Amino acid sequence: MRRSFITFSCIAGLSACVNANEPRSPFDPLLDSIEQRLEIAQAVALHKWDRDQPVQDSPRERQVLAKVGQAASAHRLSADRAEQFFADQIEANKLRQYHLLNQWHLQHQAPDIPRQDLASEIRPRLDQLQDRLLDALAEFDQQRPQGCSEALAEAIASRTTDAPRRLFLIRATANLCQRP
Ligand SMILES: C=C(O[C@@H]1C=C(C(=O)O)C=C[C@H]1O)C(=O)O
Repeated sequence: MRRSFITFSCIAGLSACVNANEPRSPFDPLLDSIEQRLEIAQAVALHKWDRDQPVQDSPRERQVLAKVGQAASAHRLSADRAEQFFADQIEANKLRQYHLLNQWHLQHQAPDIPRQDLASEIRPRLDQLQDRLLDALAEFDQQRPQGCSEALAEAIASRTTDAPRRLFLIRATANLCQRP
């Protein structure tokens, strides 16, 4: 089929452009959800840039992990598995925030785009993604591919050539192929 006839569906920002005619890897549903959470790091970083706040908020991290641990069994996951996975999502989110802040410092400015409030708008959106991520993780654990680490590396490499975006995905999936 000629390339011009291939159907692409693209979402702005970090999210993948998906070629509808190509088979998707078993990692893609989970990687899609991971990238939706990573997408929100930009709004978080803008809020912190405007207020000169640190990226790290340890009490909030403990709150996120406690909620995940409580929700785990409803998603057929152990609390340890769910919490480890979310600890990795938090580290990946901070990595993207640090990366964005570094770029804005280099440019002496942050993008002039509408801001959202961290407590009343952004964190509720992060919380809403929790169930989707835990479902996607449970689904993945039911059909973990052979040669998980190698297959994961290939899935990330074929998803994007953007080096920072690869790094965020690598950090977010650092323990994915460990036995649950
Ligand atoms: C996303 C935030 O930044 C960091 C990342 C967190 C997360 O990924 O859940 C939680 C707290 C912060 O350390 C935030 O402050 O809400």
